Amino acid sequence: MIELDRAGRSFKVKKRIVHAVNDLSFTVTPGEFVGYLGPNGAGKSTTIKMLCGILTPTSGKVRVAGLDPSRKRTTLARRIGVVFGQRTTLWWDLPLTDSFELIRHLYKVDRTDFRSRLRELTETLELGEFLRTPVRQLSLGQRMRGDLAAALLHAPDVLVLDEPTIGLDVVSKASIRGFLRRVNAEQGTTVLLTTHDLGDIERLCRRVMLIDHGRLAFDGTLDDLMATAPDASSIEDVVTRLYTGGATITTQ
Ligand SMILES: Nc1ncnc2c1ncn2[C@@H]1O[C@H](COP(=O)(O)OP(=O)(O)OP(=O)(O)O)[C@@H](O)[C@H]1O
Repeated sequence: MIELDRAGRSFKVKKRIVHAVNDLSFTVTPGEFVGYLGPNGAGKSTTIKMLCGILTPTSGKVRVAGLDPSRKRTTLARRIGVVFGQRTTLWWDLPLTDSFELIRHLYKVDRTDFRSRLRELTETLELGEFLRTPVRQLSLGQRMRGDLAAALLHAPDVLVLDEPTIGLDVVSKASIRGFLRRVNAEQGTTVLLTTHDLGDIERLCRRVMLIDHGRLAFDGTLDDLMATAPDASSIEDVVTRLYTGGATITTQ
């Protein structure tokens, strides 16, 4: 469903070349729920932007649902849903329901399918109370639920999430995690999740990939991840050691 083959993306910054993503190869198969970890500046957002076609790789190959994202961005838009936790894709001054209607038009979603999906998403994400509220008046947790609904209205095969639980309280986090688990289990949606919240990883991801300095530094199960530092007491401890070079890194 997602395939990177020696993908790279560099930027020229004041005559210096920054290799944000470097020689990165991995495959995510349909239905997987994969955590994508890495320290600040590791290259996670750059990877995600290449997956959505916002950025073109400067080397190697990227494929999502068999498509080259930067060349087939419009076709891919119907197969992929994306949530950037730090930004909203909704229209700031419009009520949530109007944003959803616009998305229906943009993605050419059949009206009957749209109605039934919106009903289901409204129920599971508990959006009913604020469907008519302008996005700018929503709390962060409400807005995030709105963004998740917007990303799923066209029933994408792949969902890419960039810090979807950032800034949320424990109850909102639990509700979003429960929702994501169900979307993956019940609809078979492939999920790639970037987060700095290791609770998200522990509770949701069967597989974890870790990127550091633009390169894949670890790819394995959560148990494999914990085994990189057997004497560590928590996932925070394990990941801290990996980020600071104090654990044995292995890749699948
Ligand atoms: N448009 C750009 N121009 C120049 N450099 C960039 C650009 N985008 C990203 N970079 C650089 O590429 C590297 C990777 O950035 P990226 O945003 O992908 O990291 P990240 O893993 O998402 O970090 P964070 O966890 O802090 O969000 C950083 O060194 C960053 O400064």
